[in-house]
Amino acid sequence: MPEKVVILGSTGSIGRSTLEVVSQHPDEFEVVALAAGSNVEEMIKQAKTFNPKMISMATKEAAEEVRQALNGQVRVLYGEEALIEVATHPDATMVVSALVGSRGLPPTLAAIQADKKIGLANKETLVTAGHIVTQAAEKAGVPILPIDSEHSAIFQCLNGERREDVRRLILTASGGAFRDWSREELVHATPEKALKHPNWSMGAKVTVDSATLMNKGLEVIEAHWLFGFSYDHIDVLIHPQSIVHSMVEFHDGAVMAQLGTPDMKVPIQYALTYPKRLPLLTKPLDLVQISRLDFRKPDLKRYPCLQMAYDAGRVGGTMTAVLNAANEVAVEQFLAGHISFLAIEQVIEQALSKHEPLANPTLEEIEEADRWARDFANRWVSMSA
Ligand SMILES: NC(=O)C1=CN([C@@H]2O[C@H](COP(=O)(O)OP(=O)(O)OC[C@H]3O[C@@H](n4cnc5c(N)ncnc54)[C@H](OP(=O)(O)O)[C@@H]3O)[C@@H](O)[C@H]2O)C=CC1
Ligand SMILES: CC(=O)[C@@H](O)[C@H](O)COP(=O)(O)O
Ligand SMILES: [Mn+2]
Repeated sequence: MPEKVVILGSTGSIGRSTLEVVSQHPDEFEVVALAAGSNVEEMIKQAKTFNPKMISMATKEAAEEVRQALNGQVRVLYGEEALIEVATHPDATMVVSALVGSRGLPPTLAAIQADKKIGLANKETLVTAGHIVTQAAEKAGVPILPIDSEHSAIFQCLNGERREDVRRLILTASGGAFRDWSREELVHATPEKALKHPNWSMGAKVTVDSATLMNKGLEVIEAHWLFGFSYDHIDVLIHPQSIVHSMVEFHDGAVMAQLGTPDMKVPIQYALTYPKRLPLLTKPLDLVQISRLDFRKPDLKRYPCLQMAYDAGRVGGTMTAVLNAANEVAVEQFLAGHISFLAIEQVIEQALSKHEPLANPTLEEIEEADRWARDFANRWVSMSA
């Protein structure tokens, strides 16, 4: 039986890579439904190639364009409710959660509650509402299979191991576009330069997060929820080559690592076919050509976003939703040219310092904290302009 897949965010970087994996194994997968924002042209192309039964776009106009191009033969919906409908399509067995931002939370949660397996790229879902999402998955008995490369690596390293034998998780970080820039040089960091990731080709938001190291901060929180280790047992190392995707250290001193060329098709396929491993057309790892692998500790003073993520994670409750939402606004404003690169960390720091966190929040309380943080961050930006 083929895996019947829904892709939330099919026109994005992860979405397109997922469809490449699907194309390599047409007998293994069937595309049931696709969801995206405003990229009408790409969605029409995908729909003609993969024949989904349902499509969702962000707006009525985008949906109408797609519907017309497909001669009205596919059900094309729009808006937030449509995302839920797509994510819970009765024919689907697996949902790839690859929207960007906390807008991924409601459809991912709905998919879990509708008993779908989840391939999770959208880390903001777990950062925003980790306890609710993991409890829902436990209750429904559905797995959350990590797509994020570091978490896929850790998931593979933990395979067959006993939790109590683990000393710590070690997430690797490339250091992003500004890895070798001083704080003084960062004053002149532009969106154009921030978008040049040294090793990965990804969407704009995660690429900027990589440059601030907020991506690693979000991933520390993601690892906490996925694998259940406390923040004292999750470390980060800068590894400029992005070949070791992450590691697990055990109490006997053994360290397991997962290595590979930086290609998201590998963790995507692993999540889609787990526990099977199918062949995949990707560049083989040539360690002789790479010849060296470097590691160093991140300087938390140079990368305050990573420190803020650890601190917010330790506080817990609504604090991580605020961290995430303030970061989303700050990155958007930076990309729009409204604030400087270094103002990103200031916006987040201010939002965190003003927020009064609630412990063990409900979904509504989390949504309220998310709204409050967006509002706060947008006001901060307009006042600083
Ligand atoms: N790219 C990567 O290699 C990795 C990404 N991730 C995570 O995966 C997630 C996706 O990242 P990435 O693929 O890079 O992001 P992209 O920006 O490339 O893609 C985002 C997707 O979300 C869709 N989208 C945006 N706004 C809306 C909206 N309002 N309604 C519906 N859909 C919307 C976009 O649609 P459209 O383009 O049509 O507007 C697009 O399909 C993020 O959480 C990221 O952190 C994790 C590890 C690696
Ligand atoms: C490919 C992937 O998983 C990204 O999240 C990646 O980790 C970004 O790279 P860095 O955050 O290490 O720069
Ligand atoms: Mn990652």
